[in-house]
Amino acid sequence: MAHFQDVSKQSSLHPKPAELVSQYGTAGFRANAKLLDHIMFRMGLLAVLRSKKTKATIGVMVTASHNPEEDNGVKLIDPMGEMLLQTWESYATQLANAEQEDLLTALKDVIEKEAINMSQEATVFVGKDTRSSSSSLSQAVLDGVSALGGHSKDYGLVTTPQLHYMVRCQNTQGQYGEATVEGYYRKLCQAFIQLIKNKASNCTDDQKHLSVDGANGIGALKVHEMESHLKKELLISLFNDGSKGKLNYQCGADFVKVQQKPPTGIEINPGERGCSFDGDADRIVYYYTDSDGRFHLLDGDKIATLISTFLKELLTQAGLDLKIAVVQTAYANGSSTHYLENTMKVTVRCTKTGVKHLHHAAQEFDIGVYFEANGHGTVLFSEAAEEKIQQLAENPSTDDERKRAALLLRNTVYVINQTVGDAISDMLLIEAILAIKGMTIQQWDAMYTDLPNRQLKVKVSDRRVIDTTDAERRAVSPAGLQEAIDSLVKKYRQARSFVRPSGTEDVVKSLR
Ligand SMILES: CC(=O)N[C@H]1[C@@H](OP(=O)(O)O)O[C@H](CO)[C@@H](O)[C@@H]1O
Ligand SMILES: [Mg+2]
Repeated sequence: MAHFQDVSKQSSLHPKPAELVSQYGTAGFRANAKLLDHIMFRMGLLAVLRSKKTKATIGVMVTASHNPEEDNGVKLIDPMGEMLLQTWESYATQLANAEQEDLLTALKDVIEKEAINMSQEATVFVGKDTRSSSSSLSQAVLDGVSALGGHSKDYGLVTTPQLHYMVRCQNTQGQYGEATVEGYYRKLCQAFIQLIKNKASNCTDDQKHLSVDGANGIGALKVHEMESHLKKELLISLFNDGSKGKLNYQCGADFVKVQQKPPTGIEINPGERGCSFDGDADRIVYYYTDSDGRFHLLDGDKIATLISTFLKELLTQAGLDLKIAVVQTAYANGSSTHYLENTMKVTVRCTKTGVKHLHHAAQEFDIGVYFEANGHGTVLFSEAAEEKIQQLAENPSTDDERKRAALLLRNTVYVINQTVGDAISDMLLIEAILAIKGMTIQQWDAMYTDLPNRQLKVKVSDRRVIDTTDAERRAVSPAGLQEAIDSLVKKYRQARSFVRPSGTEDVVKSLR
């Protein structure tokens, strides 16, 4: 077939460095940008196959999120805007590692195993972050798509969650929204403005201020683009907007979470709210400094608590019987889990690190709130839950209090990007909740007190020797490791610690 000749010819322009072995990890491939050109081209090919298989548009995002500027990466997006189906991750790894002369065989192997009809049309949406390497790497993806005869649409600079959103809009024929960046701002900001109309009477205009650390990345550009849609209902001061600083360097959500200190380059007065995005704007954490100069971090666990409390209250007011659950990972602060289970009385689930795992667990409930402690998360509403909310909001015989709650729930659904964690969407939701509840960031922080914790990264010669179980909370190999951890942990009250290999960096991570 003509396409295969094109693939052979074109792939030699995107050669694989000899002996390089890569793996589709927690969130796709990540490495130094110099090692990725062949992977990008091949992910373009794979996206075409995935599109033919699903008879839907597939997304490919070029980004390395919170990693340093020198790195880059790529992740594939499935039809409903979720992460690539896990069984396809191994195809991605096989294609990435095939030697030049074996590439066609590897490709044909996927086609055969998945019984792909090669005459089916294919469409791939491509997006990229602001890294200097992203332009040429996203071109390599586009080359891969066209080599296999697929159609592509290049969205250029977008946040990761924006591209996820576009894919879902496209595959729902616009039901989820319009597949444009403008359409995204319109949907989210309209919902935000509707929500804000219900703000508490004690909520003053001062509380409209929010400082945003854009991590010198794509999120900064997009917040700036969105601002006019907010109609001055949220007044954003943007820092680390990429005009001078380096991406993720001493700033951004990962820096703030791991270091537990404010990003450089931001100015906020004591008591005022600040938040940080990561390099592709799918994570957000909040913080403030108190009058004694002490820094307080409100991470993904605090965000999940705020959102689930808000939703639970609305469900009660609306008289809707929907089951709500919170999904966390081993990194969750024990104090948050305790509060959610014992005070809030919501079901809590723990999964492995990586949004794909949390997302699937959250899908099992009417309303699934999932957040990694690092601020990556969103809320999923089942189809039935959305329908019940919609019916109640539209039913003329619903009494006033229930109607108000139903309308708030409906706009909450609209402001949320259900495809994946989204810093912009999460920020709008959090800002709306604080205004509606008339709550300051200090009051939010006081919902529960975090247990002290530290994250550590260690470089080892081969991180794969560590194998874990029980949602990564226990190490099964190497022998003796877990026993050593246990004997240290048992010296302290309410203590916990674990070790796991990272899926995005060549390090071993631990939390205690
Ligand atoms: C401790 C931590 O923050 N881990 C992050 C990080 O994965 P690692 O496998 O830990 O490198 O990157 C993932 C993708 O952004 C994110 O989902 C995950 O939570
Ligand atoms: Mg990210």
